[in-house]
Formats: sequence, structure tokens, C-alpha cells
Amino acid sequence: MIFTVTLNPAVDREMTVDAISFDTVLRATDWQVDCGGKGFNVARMLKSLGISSVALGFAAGKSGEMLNDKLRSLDIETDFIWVKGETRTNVSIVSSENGQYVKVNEPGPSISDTDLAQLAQKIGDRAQAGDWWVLAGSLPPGVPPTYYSKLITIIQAAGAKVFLDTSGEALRQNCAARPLLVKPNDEEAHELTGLPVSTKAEIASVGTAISSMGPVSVIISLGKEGAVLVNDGKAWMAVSPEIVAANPIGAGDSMVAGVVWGLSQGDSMQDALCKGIACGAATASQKGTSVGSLEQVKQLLAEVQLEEI
Ligand SMILES: Nc1ncnc2c1ncn2[C@@H]1O[C@H](COP(=O)(O)OP(=O)(O)OP(=O)(O)O)[C@@H](O)[C@H]1O
Ligand SMILES: O=P(O)(O)OC[C@@]1(O)O[C@H](CO)[C@@H](O)[C@@H]1O
Repeated sequence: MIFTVTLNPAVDREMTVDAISFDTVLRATDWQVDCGGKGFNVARMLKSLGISSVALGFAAGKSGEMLNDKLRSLDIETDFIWVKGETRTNVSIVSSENGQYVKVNEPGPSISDTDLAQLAQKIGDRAQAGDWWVLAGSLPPGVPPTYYSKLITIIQAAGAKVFLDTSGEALRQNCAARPLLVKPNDEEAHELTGLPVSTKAEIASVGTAISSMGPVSVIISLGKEGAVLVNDGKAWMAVSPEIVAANPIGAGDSMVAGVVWGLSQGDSMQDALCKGIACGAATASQKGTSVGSLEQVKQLLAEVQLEEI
């Protein structure tokens, strides 16, 4: 079974405007509300691929209920710790003129020590050998920076595999727990290591540097360029197919879904990366944080190019 853990889910509200400008009222020409938060996006992509998963995390208030209902309506099992306050709403404003966007993420509701202990207990009860766990997204207020390490230790002790997809301090402080995979984008990888990320060779070196911090494998995603994988002392570049991009937000989560899909079916890390690239590209061609379809993913997969660096 595949489990996703989203400590800080979000209602994603996207508004399209003709052009972004400041100190004036912009009028939306289109809008969309999606069930967001990185782990939930992974669960939605997996569903689109025909793969079941269970979504865990913290949820709060009416927005939390809405996300719970939405996931369940997609036939995704949910098992949340309900906390006080309100699950956040994150807003994106996208320009139809040039595709540029502004995205603002709320911090999320405060999590208590009791909430933290209850989620760790739930995860400990569910973790079993052979399962796959995706821990994804930012830490809401009240969550200690090394909480992911605690969860990784619990899950790995049960014999399951863990992907960690987070950024900033949450990534820096939890690499040492040795997750199977981390997937920063180039900007996050640069922030973590301070190293340059301009060329393929530099990105491969950054992947190696991150791997030396603990993760077994590292994928550095590069938006429309594709991604670099560092695994087993070797580096690989997977080039993404060309698509008509609609909105790249959430493409990284779909990439993680594609990689876990491949690995859980017995693929090599390189083959799983190609599936991740196809899923990321499929989602980048969708508006809002809608995810790509299986048919789209299959077509794009045939176009992914992989080379050793
Ligand atoms: N415009 C695009 N064209 C083709 N493929 C894309 C495009 N944008 C994203 N992808 C694919 O999706 C993958 C993940 O995208 P990206 O690097 O933007 O992730 P991210 O920054 O983690 O995104 P997010 O945090 O919004 O989920 C890329 O490696 C690439 O394969
Ligand atoms: O604030 P975080 O947890 O880092 O990111 C949350 C978020 O930006 O990530 C997803 C896209 O990857 C969106 O659904 C959501 O709004």
C-alpha cells in the first residue's frame, strides 16, 4: 500500500487574470478550487494512474472537511488527525498574458503536542514492511523541525520505504534520517547546499552533496527541463517531453507520484524517474493543480529521454 502524509494540507484557489499589475483591483476571468497540499496532490495523481493510497495528515475546520469529502469522493481513503482552527487556503493568481503567477501560501493552523503524538501513533500503527510512504510539504506552526525524522524512523523501523518531499529547514533537518528519496527542485537544492545549479554537471554534484547528508537517492527537478537523479554513485538526466504548459504548480507532486508508482511496481530508480517525468509533464499541462490522466502519462512516457551524466 502507498500512504501519503500531509502535515499542512491546503485548499488551492487559483484565479486567472488578463495581466498581473500592482496597486489596482484585478478582475478574475477564470477561477478554480483544488484539493491541495503536497501529499494530497500525490494521492490524486496516484488515483489518476489507477493506484490506491491512503491520505493521512492534520485537517481542521470547514476547509478540512471539504478536502476530506473531496478526497473520499475520488475514492481515496483518508485518516486524519482533526486539529483546532482551519486548514489553510493558498491563493495563486495566474496571468493569461504570459503564464506568470503569484502564489501565496498561508502558514496553516497550529498543531499541539497531543496532535503530534496522535499522528505519530497512527503512523506507527499503520506502518508495515513493504509499504511506501510519501511525507510531503511544509510544517505548520507548532511542528518541530525534526518531526519528519521521527516519522521516518517509525516507518523505516517497520520495514517500509519513505520519500521525503519538503523544502527549507524541514529538508535540511531531516535528511539525516536517511529517507529512500528526497526531491527538491533546483532552487531548493541550491538553498540547501549553497552550491551552483546552472549546468547538468553542477546539478549532479549538488545531488551527490545532498546524498551525503543522508538520503539514499536524490532527484533534483528542473521544471520543463526534466530532472537529475543521483543514485548508487551515478547521475542521470531525464529530459522532459515538450508540452503546452498550463500551470506547473503541483508538477513536482505528480513527479513524486510517478516515481513511487514505478518503484512500487518493481522498476529501477531510472525507469521510475521516467514515469515521474511523464506524470510531472502531464500535470504541468493542466490548469490549477489538476493532475494529468493515465492516457496522457503513457503518451508522454514514450517521449522521455534518459542519459547518464
Ligand atoms: N513546463 C513543463 N514542461 C514539461 N515538463 C514539466 C514542466 N513543468 C514541470 N514539468 C515536469 O514536472 C517535473 C516537476 O516539476 P518542477 O521541477 O516544476 O517541480 P516543483 O518545483 O517541485 O513543483 P511543485 O512544488 O509546484 O509541485 C519536472 O521535472 C518535469 O519533468
Ligand atoms: O506550503 P507547502 O506545503 O510547501 O506547499 C503547499 C503547496 O504550495 O504545494 C502544492 C503544490 O506543490 C499546492 O497544492 C500547495 O498549495
